[in-house]
Amino acid sequence: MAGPILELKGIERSYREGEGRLTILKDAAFSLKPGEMVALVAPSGAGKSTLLHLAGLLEAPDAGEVTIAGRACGRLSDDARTAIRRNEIGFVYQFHHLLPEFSAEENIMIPQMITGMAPAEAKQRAGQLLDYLRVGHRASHRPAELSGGEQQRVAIARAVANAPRVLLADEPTGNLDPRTAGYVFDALEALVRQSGLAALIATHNHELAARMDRVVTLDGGKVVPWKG
Ligand SMILES: Nc1ncnc2c1ncn2[C@@H]1O[C@H](COP(=O)(O)OP(=O)(O)OP(=O)(O)O)[C@@H](O)[C@H]1O
Repeated sequence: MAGPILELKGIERSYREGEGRLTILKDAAFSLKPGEMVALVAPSGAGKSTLLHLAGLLEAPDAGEVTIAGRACGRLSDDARTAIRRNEIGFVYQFHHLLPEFSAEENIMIPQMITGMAPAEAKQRAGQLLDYLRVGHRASHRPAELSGGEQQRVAIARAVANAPRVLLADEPTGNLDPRTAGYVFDALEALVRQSGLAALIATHNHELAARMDRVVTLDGGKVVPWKG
């Protein structure tokens, strides 16, 4: 059986709160297998974004280890961590975070060109992803000219542009009306399933969570199965 593509062990994370510390994660562990889609459902403030930021190497834990594709990331140089983040991980946020002055297509080309891909190749892949996500006809439009659902589909395309092995999504449909959320989630799920990506998706939407392979929550600073 294949080992996990993402593994968190013994994770501790607290933030300063007045004179003391607010503990968010305490000896937390989580692992994600290649191709697995997992929902993270927990109340506001429970630490979902914190867990995703740690898993995506955007923040470092106070203690514990994050291992991605078999590489323990704690003691890596900043450059090595950045390379793993660029090559192995895709992020989707609640708000699209697309660069406003660039077109949809350019937003997807940029991360590819940062990793050294030739513009023509990056453009071709951007076009394929936009077509797959049914926003190909909006390729030359800037984010402000797109609907919320279109913006999120472009953000999803950007997240997978470098063919990462892990997709981390923080309420990717949280800003959309229920119908659009359903369409965008359908597109996200199809892309993840088709590409064999592993995905950890924080959501407040229990209906969407139920479609994933597993649902976890945060309890007492630990990641535990959701018993909903
Ligand atoms: N940089 C920070 N400094 C201090 N406190 C923080 C910081 N980041 C997060 N927190 C606190 O940690 C707790 C968990 O935050 P987090 O954003 O991970 O929760 P969440 O489950 O994603 O919430 P939501 O569903 O509202 O997005 C919150 O109480 C938050 O205020």
